[in-house]
Amino acid sequence: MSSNYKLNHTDSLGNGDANSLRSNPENAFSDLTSLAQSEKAVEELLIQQTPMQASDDHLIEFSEALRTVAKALRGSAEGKALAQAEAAEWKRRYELERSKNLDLLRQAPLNEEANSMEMDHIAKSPRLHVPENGKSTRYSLERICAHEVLQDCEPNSPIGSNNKLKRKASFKLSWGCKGQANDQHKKDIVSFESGNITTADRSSKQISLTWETSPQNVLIFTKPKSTSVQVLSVEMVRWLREQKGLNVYVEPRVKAELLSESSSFDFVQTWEDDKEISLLHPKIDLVITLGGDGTVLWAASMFKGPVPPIVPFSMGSLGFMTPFHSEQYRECLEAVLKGPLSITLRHRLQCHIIRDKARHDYETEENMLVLNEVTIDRGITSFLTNLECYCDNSFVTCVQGDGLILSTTSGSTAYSLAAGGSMVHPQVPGILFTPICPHSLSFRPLILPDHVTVRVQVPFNSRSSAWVSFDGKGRKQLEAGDALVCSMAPWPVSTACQVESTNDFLRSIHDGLHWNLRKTQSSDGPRET
Ligand SMILES: NC(=O)c1ccc[n+]([C@@H]2O[C@H](COP(=O)([O-])OP(=O)(O)OC[C@H]3O[C@@H](n4cnc5c(N)ncnc54)[C@H](O)[C@@H]3O)[C@@H](O)[C@H]2O)c1
Ligand SMILES: Nc1ncnc2c1ncn2[C@@H]1O[C@H](COP(=O)(O)OP(=O)(O)OP(=O)(O)O)[C@@H](O)[C@H]1O
Repeated sequence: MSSNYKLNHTDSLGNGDANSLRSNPENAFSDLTSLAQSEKAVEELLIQQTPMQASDDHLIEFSEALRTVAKALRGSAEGKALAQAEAAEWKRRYELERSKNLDLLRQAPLNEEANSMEMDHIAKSPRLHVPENGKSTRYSLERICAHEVLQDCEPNSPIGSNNKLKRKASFKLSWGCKGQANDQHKKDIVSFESGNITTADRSSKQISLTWETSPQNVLIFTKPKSTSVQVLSVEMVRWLREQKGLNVYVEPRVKAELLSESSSFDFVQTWEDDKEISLLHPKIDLVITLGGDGTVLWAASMFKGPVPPIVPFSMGSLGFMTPFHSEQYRECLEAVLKGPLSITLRHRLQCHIIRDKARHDYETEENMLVLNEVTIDRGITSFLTNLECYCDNSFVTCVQGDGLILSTTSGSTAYSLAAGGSMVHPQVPGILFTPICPHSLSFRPLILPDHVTVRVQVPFNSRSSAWVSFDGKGRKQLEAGDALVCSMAPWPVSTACQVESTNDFLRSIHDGLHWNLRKTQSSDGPRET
């Protein structure tokens, strides 16, 4: 049984449904039909004109080019049809709500007494549902905004045409997360009194974790091939067992290292089969990492769902996510095990590849979760990447350059920073959209809100394929027509803070990057008079 803990502030995280991107619109459009016909005509033409001689390379090339064009045209018509269907659906809903609202207003009695009673009633019931402008229907169809009509005039003033001007529309805002039909990830983010919007909650609040029962099972990840890490892990495992009476889990490699040190380490638990890793989360109360940021990334990658709190000890050269000093591990761990502890809730991105050749939804690849970033680049080819990017089905841009980084805010100090992206506090929810060496003068990096779904597609006319990597690992090729879909994952990684998240973040950019280090100008010189 793992221990329980309580967070005094929780964040709201969305969950995207990438598959729904492929869903067809209900309405069939005539241009799709005509395209299908013209595609068929091209096919027929090709059959007639297919060279009988295999040596006729030019004709073969030409016929392949025509097929590619036909495929691309079909893709764009499908996209258009999807957008039109979505627009039509919003228009339909808007008209429906508008006519309902007009009906209610027409029924309003003209005399003052009746009017005030009616208005009192109306104020309590939602009237006009404002559609989620620009939002995809893939999201929860719950409205985010419902207007109510309020009587907001002087109590004794006569009801007349002037009063219409004094009416104030009130509204209600509620928060619906992507693809969430239930209330699990719901949270009120704003309060509203008489039409005034006030933010009620901010996800970048400092979060602290309090143990409700003491942690008992600790999992340690260590950077491989490091003598200093190996020496510390031997010492720490012994201390956790003998002084704290904890159950210790390590990776199979580390168990072998410990046993080679002494057979007394046979109490240490591990796993043999990679499949057992998926069962770790229910058992583990706390994760300790000994290494650099790469070890924290490695530890997070072991958890494909929820992640236990991580206590990262710095044994690398940089350490943006590793605030604890290994020399003081006993004091640090005493404090962490006792609690409460400040944590940085680090968002992760979930990434999903959709293959053009996949004909069925079940032919999808495993979701990948990244703590730093997902990179789509040109790999070893010397060709320019050509990536079409969409945000919630709105076209963003076409990346022509070395590639694109979709980064979390935790990853903002890693590859994205090297590519010119901003550094962002890790608890700011958002997705960084950072190009790598774009071949244009005006391509500035973007920061997108956390609720969006980004789709990056290799167009059919691309000269080369692209390559995706997840936190710098697990490269996969994207062929023409393939797409990467990326959105905020519902499972963040909580890392323990040395002080608190803002202090730790600022310390890491000062110490790690020497951010804005400059000699202070001396006061000895001319002054403003
Ligand atoms: N040009 C670049 O800056 C560049 C190129 C490739 C990869 N990377 C980064 O390396 C990461 C993989 O790290 P690794 O340790 O497994 O590989 P690695 O051993 O090659 O180390 C890469 C470096 O990036 C640092 N780093 C990792 N995450 C960081 C973060 N969130 N903030 C600041 N620095 C961070 C590490 O401390 C390390 O010094 C990737 O996720 C990517 O962000 C950076
Ligand atoms: N338990 C592990 N098993 C396998 N590989 C690991 C493990 N922990 C870390 N790594 C890999 O080892 C590499 C180096 O790790 P890490 O970044 O932690 O150390 P470092 O390079 O010394 O740190 P820094 O870059 O700050 O100097 C990374 O690529 C990481 O993915």
